Amino acid sequence: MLLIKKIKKTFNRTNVLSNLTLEVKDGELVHIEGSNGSGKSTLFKLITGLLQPDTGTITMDTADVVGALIENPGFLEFESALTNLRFLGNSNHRFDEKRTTELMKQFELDPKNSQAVSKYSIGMRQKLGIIQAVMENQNVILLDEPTRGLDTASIDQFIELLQKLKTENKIVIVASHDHIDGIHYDKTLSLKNGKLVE
Ligand SMILES: Nc1ncnc2c1ncn2[C@@H]1O[C@H](COP(=O)(O)OP(=O)(O)OP(=O)(O)O)[C@@H](O)[C@H]1O
Repeated sequence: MLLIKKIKKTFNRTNVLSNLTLEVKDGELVHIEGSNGSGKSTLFKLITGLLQPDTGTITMDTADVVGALIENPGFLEFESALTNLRFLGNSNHRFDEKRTTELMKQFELDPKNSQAVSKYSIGMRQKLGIIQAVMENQNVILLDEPTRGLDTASIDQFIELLQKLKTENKIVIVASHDHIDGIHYDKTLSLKNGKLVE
């Protein structure tokens, strides 16, 4: 379970998150909707530990591993997709070649493609960003604007992935500024004035 209790985050006296509370149970798929600048990325950075809250607490189970797609993920531009994913997975000692190549095939990326990532389209890079967030069997998954740049077939592949993650009992939080057709969330919350409202 992920439990966020009364967190506050201020940047240069601007209050971005104030008294934000959220509880997500294992197997829940949650949508956080919010306009540009409402604080979605900030919330995700706090959950991953990239940022620290001014006050409040974020707790999860000790064995939980967070996977995240936040903003534009960085890659080794002159290496292939699989080399990049292997590099990221090996850095955490959690690389699972079988799961990773299956995910690539599910998103119609060829694991044998030796083309450098610098030559990839925006949508192809986005798919790599999604894959790296789930390929290590992470169980708290944060996806910021995951369908950005994806065509309709790829969005369908993404929806299939969300269904699979649910059967694996993962916590998944999708942040986006708009509604994505075809995704059935357990809960949709709006991020407004630093708080989550139903
Ligand atoms: N490191 C930082 N220093 C100062 N201000 C910041 C920092 N990070 C974010 N902010 C500010 O916090 C607010 C929320 O930003 P954030 O990126 O979390 O919004 P968002 O909801 O993810 O927006 P978008 O949908 O445009 O990606 C913005 O006003 C932004 O300028």
